[in-house]
Amino acid sequence: MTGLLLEDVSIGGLREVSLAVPGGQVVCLSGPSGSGKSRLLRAVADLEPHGGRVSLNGTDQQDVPAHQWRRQVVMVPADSQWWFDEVGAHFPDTAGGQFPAALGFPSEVMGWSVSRLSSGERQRLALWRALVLEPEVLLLDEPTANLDSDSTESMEHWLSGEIRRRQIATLWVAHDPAQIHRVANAHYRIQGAALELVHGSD
Ligand SMILES: Nc1ncnc2c1ncn2[C@@H]1O[C@H](COP(=O)(O)OP(=O)(O)OP(=O)(O)O)[C@@H](O)[C@H]1O
Repeated sequence: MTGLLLEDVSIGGLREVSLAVPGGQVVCLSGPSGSGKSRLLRAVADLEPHGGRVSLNGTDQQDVPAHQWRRQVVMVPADSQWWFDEVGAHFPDTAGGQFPAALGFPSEVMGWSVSRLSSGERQRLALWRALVLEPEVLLLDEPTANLDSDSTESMEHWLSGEIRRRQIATLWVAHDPAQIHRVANAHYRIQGAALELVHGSD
């Protein structure tokens, strides 16, 4: 199939997790704190060893060098990492000119110092930084956790549109049932060691 496929993936307490994420669709993942949502995303990004098979458009993760896999399968962790002093140093030169208004920044943001960014500003910029890499797969770990309700809905709207337009297969960790209802094509909840399908296709 095209898109992201997990077959019998095991990591930490999670056992034999299988799910499919077609291009352009959002599969939400929820579950109690500590149940293994972030670790599962890290396994899909080839950041942690795991059992089972992960493939993208039929190509097995194990057959692709990790750095190459992570150019296509991009994870946005809950606490994004920033390496340089200036925001713009984390983006290709062309990114500033295409900066989406929906993110709510003035055009000078590329010249801002990273240290002045609020947690919500970091989160919004981390999402844009991931999108400019033109990924096939996005792994989003609570991408609106630091945003107020108005910003959350406008980010959701923008992000969902980008995911559809760019046909990105997206695994989105979320807690809020209302958000899951708004963005998800399918929703799985972690129950103990397994995933339970809450709604969407099997
Ligand atoms: N590298 C690791 N080795 C062993 N255990 C780990 C490792 N990383 C995380 N854990 C443990 O695995 C469990 C799942 O962690 P994970 O971060 O995936 O939870 P989560 O479902 O994302 O939780 P939250 O909703 O609180 O972010 C936790 O008990 C955590 O302490």
